[in-house]
Amino acid sequence: MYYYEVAVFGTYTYNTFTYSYEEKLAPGQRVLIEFRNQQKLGVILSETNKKDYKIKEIELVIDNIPLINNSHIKLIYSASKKFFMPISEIARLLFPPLSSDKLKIKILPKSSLSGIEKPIFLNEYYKKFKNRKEANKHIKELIKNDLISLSVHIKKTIEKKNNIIILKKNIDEILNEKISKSAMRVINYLIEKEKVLEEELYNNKIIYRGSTVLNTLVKKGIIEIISSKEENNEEFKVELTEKQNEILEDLLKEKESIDLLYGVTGSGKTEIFFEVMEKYIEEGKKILIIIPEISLTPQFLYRIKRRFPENKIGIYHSNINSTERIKTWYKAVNGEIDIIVGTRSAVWIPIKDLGMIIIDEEHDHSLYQFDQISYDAVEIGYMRAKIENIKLILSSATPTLKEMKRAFENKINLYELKERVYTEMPDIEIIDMKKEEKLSWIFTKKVLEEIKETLKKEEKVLIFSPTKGYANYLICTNCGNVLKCENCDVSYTYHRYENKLKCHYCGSEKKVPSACPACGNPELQLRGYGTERVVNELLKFFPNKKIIRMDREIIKTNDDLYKAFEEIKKEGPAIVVGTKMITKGLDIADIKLVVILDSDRYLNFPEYTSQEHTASLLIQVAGRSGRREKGKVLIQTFKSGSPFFEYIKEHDFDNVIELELNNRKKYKYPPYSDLLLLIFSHPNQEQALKEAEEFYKLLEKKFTEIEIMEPTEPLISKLRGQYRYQIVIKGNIDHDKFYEIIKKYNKKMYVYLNPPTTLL
Ligand SMILES: Nc1ncnc2c1ncn2[C@@H]1O[C@H](COP(=O)(O)OP(=O)(O)OP(=O)(O)O)[C@@H](O)[C@H]1O
Ligand SMILES: [Zn+2]
Repeated sequence: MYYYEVAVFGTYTYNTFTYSYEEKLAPGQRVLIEFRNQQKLGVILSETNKKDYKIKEIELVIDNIPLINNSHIKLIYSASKKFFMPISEIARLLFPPLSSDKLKIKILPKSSLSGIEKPIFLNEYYKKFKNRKEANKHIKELIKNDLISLSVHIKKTIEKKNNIIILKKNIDEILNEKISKSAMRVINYLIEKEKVLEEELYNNKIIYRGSTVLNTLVKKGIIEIISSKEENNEEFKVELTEKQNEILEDLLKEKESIDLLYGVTGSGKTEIFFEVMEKYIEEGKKILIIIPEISLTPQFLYRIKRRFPENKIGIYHSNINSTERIKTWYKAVNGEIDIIVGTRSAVWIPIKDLGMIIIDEEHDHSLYQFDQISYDAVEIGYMRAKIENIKLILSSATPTLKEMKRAFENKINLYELKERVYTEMPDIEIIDMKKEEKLSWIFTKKVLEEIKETLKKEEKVLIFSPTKGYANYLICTNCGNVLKCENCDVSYTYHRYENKLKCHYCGSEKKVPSACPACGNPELQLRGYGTERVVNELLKFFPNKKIIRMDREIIKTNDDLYKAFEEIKKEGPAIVVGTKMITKGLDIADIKLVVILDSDRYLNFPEYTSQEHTASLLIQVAGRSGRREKGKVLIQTFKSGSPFFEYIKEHDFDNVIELELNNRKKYKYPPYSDLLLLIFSHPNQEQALKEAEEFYKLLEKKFTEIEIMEPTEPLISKLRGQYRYQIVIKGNIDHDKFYEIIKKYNKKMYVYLNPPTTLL
């Protein structure tokens, strides 16, 4: 007998469990085992010794050969410890989502002697036997005689053709023909882009797979379909500038380094890492690119395909159906894909011959997973780079403080690009809300005039407004003072029902003062408005202009997003009003004016990261202006004259970083110390509080060297019927010690290590 430690998927366990098998197996092989009277799928993490208690036998071995190697197993242990997550669930992340579902395991007959005619699901086959044990015995026998094999079921899908579709006729000719509605959708899409990949039409739901629309259009001579192979020679490659080349050469010097590419918006970062990729691919290495938002994929993918027409490219994100995802996973694991482009979850794919991971827009919050299983994809990238001895490139116009600190301390390499490829950076003007004349409660006169001017020139205006549904804060209408907690340097949150100000970090409370503590003005205003109100206001001043709104309320699907983009791309004057959604992927030539409203809103979030995020957001939004010809940015604020806005005005992110790093150091926040957020939730409020308090007492006993805040109600104190309490911990946490505590504590708790936001 041999003995193995198995991580059992779906059990939320921090331990592995010992199982035996009569044959020698290898770590990384998936197996079916019995766990608490249920059949479960798991993965062998190591071989172990015989135990002096009764050991259950592995029921069936699913993978003939291991699909993950020792480095990946090391990653499982490291990530589990780092983020205090159960080993069972971290192990599961390395495999494609469906494979953890034992119902999806199939028996494939190899010979008619097996007595099995056609592939059958394991669960179905079990029904033919008295019990599972007997069935397994029989199955093992058949496997031994090479009559059947087991496999994770993958649904058959239509083989993808990477065809390119080109519009052949002009619009006047087309309008003379009888065209169906769905065909018109394709044509409209093509008019904008001239040339698209067939896949893109499906992904953006322009047509459905299996539709005959394309054939009809070919017959009418309206479009032409060419296979991407024929297009292969049309590689699109730019000639790098001198500065880009300099960085490229440095990047290529070290094969296994961690590099931060820090360059202003539109400075050509992407073109640089494309070049590095090419060198790695030439050496037979595979590339993993992590991008933040699903919405980026079609544009980004098109760009990659054009740059690497000869190479196999795979896409991996949650909006792609699971069958496609499993296929991509297997291909990547077999080394059949050169470039894998994916969102956060792709960072776990155990790619064969992986040479480099690139994380684009590394500052983006969507790289952090807020779930029962939480992790930071950037940190996982780091771990993989170190464990697998590969290169990691992080890219952003506004890198996180965490990465900048690492760069300053020479822990990673820093490469900077200060200029755009095509044009100058836009002029930024800070508009003082205290002094400027206001023509409405949202807009200053100055802003409205600039909007009018821009529209008159047939150009577009982009207006950024805060998201809805966040905390309100109290601001003095006279001096702009925001009421803040003295202990934590974060603004108080107004709790409407109790009419109180609360600090959700330390729990201190305060009655709403009758006047501003700074200037004595009795008028304190509750702040916060959303895009909808902005649009309503705009309609008063520009009743006949095209106004496009983009926020989560309007844009719910990829299709909505695509349509909004199409609308924005149309020539002519328009005002686009949007939330954070508009900060990314919007590369529209005629956006000449960007207006940022209520920029203080983010700055005043009761959040230690608010300054960093506001700066990043303002710079990214400003980056949408004047991408081809120089543009303009107007920022309305009550805090003009503060160093922060002086830096923003000069596009000086360096100084924002310095300013903010000093703050973090002073108040002992990340990246100078860890911040751990624990959330306890329960349908019964008393119970939720009791659990939080019990855990708090336990921690207080065990840790003296770190700051543990007493349980408080988070901003969202009740979520989906669950009452919530949180504990915030600051300090350099001893991961081994904390891991042991969490391991023993087997009640439900959410654990977030250094989350980009604590407003959960
Ligand atoms: N050397 C070059 N010559 C010509 N065009 C270039 C060059 N480098 C980059 N470009 C083009 O300039 C535009 C911006 O470049 P790129 O997307 O690489 O910048 P970026 O820094 O990644 O931008 P962002 O941060 O805004 O995403 C792209 O259209 C790109 O093809
Ligand atoms: Zn406080």
